[in-house]
Amino acid sequence: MSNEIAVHFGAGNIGRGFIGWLLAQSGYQVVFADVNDDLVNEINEKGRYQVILANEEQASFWVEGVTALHNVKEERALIEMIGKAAIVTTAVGPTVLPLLAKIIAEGMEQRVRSKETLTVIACENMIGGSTILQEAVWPLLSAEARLYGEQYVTFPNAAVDRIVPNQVHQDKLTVMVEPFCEWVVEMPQGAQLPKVAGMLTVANLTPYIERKLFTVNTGHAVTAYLGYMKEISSIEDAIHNERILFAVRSALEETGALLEKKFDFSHEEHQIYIDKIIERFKNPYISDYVTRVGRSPIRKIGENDRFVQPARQFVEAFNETPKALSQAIAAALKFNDPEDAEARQLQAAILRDGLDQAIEDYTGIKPYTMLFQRIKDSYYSLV
Ligand SMILES: NC(=O)C1=CN([C@@H]2O[C@H](COP(=O)(O)OP(=O)(O)OC[C@H]3O[C@@H](n4cnc5c(N)ncnc54)[C@H](O)[C@@H]3O)[C@@H](O)[C@H]2O)C=CC1
Ligand SMILES: O=P(O)(O)OC[C@H]1O[C@](O)(CO)[C@@H](O)[C@@H]1O
Repeated sequence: MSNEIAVHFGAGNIGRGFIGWLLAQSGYQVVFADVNDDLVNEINEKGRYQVILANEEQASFWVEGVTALHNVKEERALIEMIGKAAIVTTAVGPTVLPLLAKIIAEGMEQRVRSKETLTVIACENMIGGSTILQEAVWPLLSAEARLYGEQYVTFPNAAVDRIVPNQVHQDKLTVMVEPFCEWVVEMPQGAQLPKVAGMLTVANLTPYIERKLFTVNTGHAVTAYLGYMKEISSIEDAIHNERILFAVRSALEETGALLEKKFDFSHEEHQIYIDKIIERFKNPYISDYVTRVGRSPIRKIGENDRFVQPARQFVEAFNETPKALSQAIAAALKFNDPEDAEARQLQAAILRDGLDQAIEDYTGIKPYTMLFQRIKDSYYSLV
């Protein structure tokens, strides 16, 4: 058991329900950092929270001895905490992630005279999150801190998989999570990672992150966007709709064909993986909304994310245009949840600049390609 400090940015669903829980179980003194006053106060008042598993038994666990700091209001204390931590993790969302660079850089400045190692892991739904964070931190460091960083600080990339839906509990800190979870971290060559129970280390993360992002996240997002189009509000109802289920399976067959070819996965094993994931979407103990799972459509139709990245790789691998993924991108382009800032921005761009320009601007797909044409055709034929 460790008795060291773990600073975790983002005391939200994944922060409390997954990463913070594992860190606390591993004996770290967990310090959450967040910008939400209520959350920070509540954590400090109670010092513990409950995690409930979303299954028939609904077993619950207390996560004890946690504290929190406000990123902005308690910046100094947080910098000092990073100065003493063994591990810093994040679950704030890919667009917020680079904003943490300044405070992490200042935390590293505190450590320049020490020989203590620090591991910084971005636990976000994205490829290369920790590297992106490191690239944002590095230019902010003094020469001395860079030297320290090169020797003692690692930013290993990670894949995190656990569905933690919208939370509705009397106690604001209680969090219900699906029983399944997977946290895979790429072990940097020659470096050692702090021990965290339930964290799997691998030499090469690419097969893990691509399998997860292009299956769990692709499938979930297709369910959300097609559900939203059909005015279905819950993920559970959406995935039970036959047409949606067919579209999800079709998209996962396309990404599956790519993953099997690229990573030499066995077809049978990958089919089992897909089936398990669809069962996870159907979990009757999870109440989740299509608007949460579909949130931030601009990010989701970005070049490196769950639709466009596998669609492009599919074209390259098979010299064919993926039909179901094109339809998924078209459905994402139609997501017009008025509560979602990115959805509003995307819809405004389509109205202002036209569909062609919006596809090119947000997906990076060029107009003369078959993929572009197929997304457009799907957009007009999807009802
Ligand atoms: N919820 C889920 O099922 C899964 C989420 N993820 C990923 O985990 C990350 C977090 O997602 P959720 O926990 O669902 O979101 P969430 O919205 O529940 O939590 C995010 C937390 O970050 C905080 N935050 C925002 N800006 C911040 C800042 N500058 N500094 C510190 N904290 C800040 C928010 O106040 C919030 O408490 C995302 O990248 C998501 O893609 C990955 C796998 C599953
Ligand atoms: O968090 P993102 O990237 O917006 O994706 C939405 C959802 O996808 C999942 O990771 C799994 O499909 C969620 O539970 C997650 O919050």
